[in-house]
Amino acid sequence: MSERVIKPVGRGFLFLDSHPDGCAQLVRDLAGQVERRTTERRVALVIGSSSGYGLAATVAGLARYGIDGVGVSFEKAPTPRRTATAGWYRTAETAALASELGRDFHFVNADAFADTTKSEVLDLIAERFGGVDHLIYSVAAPRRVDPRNGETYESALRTIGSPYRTKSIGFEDGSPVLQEVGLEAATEDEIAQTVKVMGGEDWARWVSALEERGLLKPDFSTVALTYIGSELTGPIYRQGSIGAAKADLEQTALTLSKDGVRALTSVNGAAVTQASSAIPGIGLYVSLLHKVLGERMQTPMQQSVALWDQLTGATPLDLDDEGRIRLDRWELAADVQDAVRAQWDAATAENIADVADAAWFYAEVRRLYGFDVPGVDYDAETEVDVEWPKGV
Ligand SMILES: NC(=O)c1ccc[n+]([C@@H]2O[C@H](COP(=O)([O-])OP(=O)(O)OC[C@H]3O[C@@H](n4cnc5c(N)ncnc54)[C@H](O)[C@@H]3O)[C@@H](O)[C@H]2O)c1
Repeated sequence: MSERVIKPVGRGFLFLDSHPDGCAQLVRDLAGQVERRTTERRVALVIGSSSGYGLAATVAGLARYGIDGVGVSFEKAPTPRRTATAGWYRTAETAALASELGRDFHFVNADAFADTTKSEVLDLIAERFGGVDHLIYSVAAPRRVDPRNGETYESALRTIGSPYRTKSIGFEDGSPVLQEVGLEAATEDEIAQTVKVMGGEDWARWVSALEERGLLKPDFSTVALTYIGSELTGPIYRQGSIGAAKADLEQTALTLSKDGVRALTSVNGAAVTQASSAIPGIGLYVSLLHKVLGERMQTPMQQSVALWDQLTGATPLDLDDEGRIRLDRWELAADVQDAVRAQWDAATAENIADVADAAWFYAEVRRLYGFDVPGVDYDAETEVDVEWPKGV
């Protein structure tokens, strides 16, 4: 047991410690946004369940439809010097929530890319549930070790073709500063490695592993998350190396779909997450988007509820011409994009605090670590040695 006062210490958008109570409160706040509905018992496997969209999908599934199942994520335990990662604390609270809701939901802390993790998770599914109805794949990782050839692949955030300079937002002592960031063009090898990390190969391996073990329930469906985004972020994201990986993921959906497997990608809107705040220019773009949309900006939880409603058939699938579920229509609406572009062009070092919703973005980044959460006493000592949830 170790009680400490935890303060946000770090550089840029990265903090060294996370606040257990803030992380727990955020999970409760997510659950509080969900209106309960009933359906027949469903079993879900969520890969990337501790953070961002995967966490929202897990909590939405639990609180709206009372799903059972397994969540997989890769988080760090507390050490004598540092707290656990935020995802560790959020997972502990999600498990508490699941148990209060009377659900049979398990959390595995392991590398999703490893075959050993797949075996462990599949054993658990076979033993507890006999199969799964849904697999949600929401991993965002900087690297992947392929257990089948021992290679380590690194994902690169680079352009394809020519280098590019973008405006971006940073913070100095909590005040926003407008910066310019240069992005190099990726080499062929960097593009290929990014596709290995964030493309569809590992998703496909999960689906085949479930299929080989006979763990796909009738009407099984699987969704992997993808992003399109604005013209403003196009050179960095969709037309960049990460965009090549997303195109591969979307292509994988088409090859995975067959009798007994409905594989889809879901295009989600921009959100502040640990993964997205690492991408140059995205912070500024999201801050402007929030300035333009305010409360009309669809949260990860609103999108996840919509995703579950579509997966359960409560509402029809909202697919585009390429067969992707669209949860980002609010973001890419022409009037919204026009307004964001005008603000983007107008942003200067002097007016950045007004033109962009910089204060909101800054608080959102801190909330990723459990700071700036209303109702939490940050001067009080808090227990940092929280255990990873035990199986039920
Ligand atoms: N954030 C956005 O704006 C946005 C928009 C649309 C789509 N998406 C997509 O959503 C998905 C999730 O991204 P996010 O922004 O929610 O990221 P995130 O950083 O909030 O979450 C990533 C999750 O992946 C898990 N993870 C990372 N490496 C792992 C590993 N080796 N094994 C097991 N789990 C691992 C983490 O533990 C965490 O649960 C990605 O496919 C991303 O492209 C994000």
